[in-house]
Amino acid sequence: MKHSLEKDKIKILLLEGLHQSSVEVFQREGYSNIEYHKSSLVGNELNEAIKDAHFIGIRSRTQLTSEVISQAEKLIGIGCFCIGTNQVDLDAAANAGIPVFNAPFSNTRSVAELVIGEIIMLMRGIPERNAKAHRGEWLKSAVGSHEIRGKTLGIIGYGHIGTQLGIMAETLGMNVTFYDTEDKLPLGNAKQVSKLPELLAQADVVSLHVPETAQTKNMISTNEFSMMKPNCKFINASRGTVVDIPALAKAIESKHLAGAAIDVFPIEPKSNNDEFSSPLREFDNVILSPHVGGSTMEAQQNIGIEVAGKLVKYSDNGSTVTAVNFPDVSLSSHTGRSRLLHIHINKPGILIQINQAFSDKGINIAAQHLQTKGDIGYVVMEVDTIQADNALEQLKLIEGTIRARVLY
Ligand SMILES: NC(=O)c1ccc[n+]([C@@H]2O[C@H](COP(=O)([O-])OP(=O)(O)OC[C@H]3O[C@@H](n4cnc5c(N)ncnc54)[C@H](O)[C@@H]3O)[C@@H](O)[C@H]2O)c1
Ligand SMILES: O=C(O)[C@H](O)COP(=O)(O)O
Repeated sequence: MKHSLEKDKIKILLLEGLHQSSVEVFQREGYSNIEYHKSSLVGNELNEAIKDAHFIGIRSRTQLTSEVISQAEKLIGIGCFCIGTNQVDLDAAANAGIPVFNAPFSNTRSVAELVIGEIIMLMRGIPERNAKAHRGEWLKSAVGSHEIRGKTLGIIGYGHIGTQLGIMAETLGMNVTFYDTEDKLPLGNAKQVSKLPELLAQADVVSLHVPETAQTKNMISTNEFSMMKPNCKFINASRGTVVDIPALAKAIESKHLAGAAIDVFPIEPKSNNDEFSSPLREFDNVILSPHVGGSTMEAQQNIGIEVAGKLVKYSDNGSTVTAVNFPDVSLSSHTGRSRLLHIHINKPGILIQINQAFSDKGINIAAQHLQTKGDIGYVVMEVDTIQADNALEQLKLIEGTIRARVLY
């Protein structure tokens, strides 16, 4: 397939040490202009690297703010090689005509497995015993140690991870209660409660699996900790902003909570060379992990293939299936004709303008599809290749055009 830009001129910027599987997908599909970085970039370094990139691949650390996106004049697509997309200003990307893709399921299992392990460790008081043993202390005692069988796990956010965690916990004999803002089909014997305090009052272990949104910011704070049962264990492997960390530190210090496992933090070190600061560092009964819930070789390999595949597909044929901020268009590959992709402000009259302009220039439209989402409209058209360049020129003149490109 020939693009308006040759494939070797299409710059793919990959940050945060993406799995090699992503590079292999791009190379296999003919994309050789790949700039690969092991860590995240910030400030001028990021602006410099992104300014001539056509695609960027990141994980959860790189912040693609509206300012950064506005520097990226050539950017066609963004791939979040993870689940969360809160690190990208999705509206700014959409308004610039840039679809954002992610891997909504590929690390679900990894997170759920880690949380299961943490539930068992916390219920047995292992973090504290482990820390003491490292210091030469011997804490052999059953006090505060419990089987998880028959205990209640309270899951906040019953989505992909929450449901998988619930099923695994049930197979280990736990009772599962969940709270979600949406009505969800309970899997297994799980029970949904309608109010968060109801869950907090019942659970022996509370585990958070909500996205970062304005509504989830500090959703677990002093009040919520006080509603948890004495000796409750608390787990957060969702996003750092969801928990008020000083309030958690107080709940641990006062021994109201018997332990916690925290994988995500409001401020995380930018690289493995930077120091990790947190008031939780002083507590032996808190498991601290460096945002590795989804960091398994299996998950990273699958994510690399999945998200690189979505970016390649968008580049090669215009498909935006599962884009999180964009009209969702599923397209087969095209042969014998050229395909035009037109991204515009979603307002009345765009199709009429396009059809009129093409008619005036004698350009025959062989196929046409329009999909809209929010402020963005996306038209895909096919024309005879001999008329493709002229058609692209006409599209660029349409009032309300954000971006247009042609696939020959
Ligand atoms: N630690 C890690 O490495 C890691 C790995 C993967 C995902 N995550 C985080 O976990 C989050 C959850 O992942 P997922 O795949 O299960 O997402 P998901 O979208 O499938 O599920 C999220 C659930 O939370 C619910 N929800 C949203 N707002 C809520 C609120 N205010 N109160 C209660 N419920 C609410 C939603 O309705 C949904 O059911 C992701 O957004 C990501 O930030 C972290
Ligand atoms: O959103 C996610 O999938 C997780 O937070 C994992 O992010 P990471 O790829 O930066 O580890």
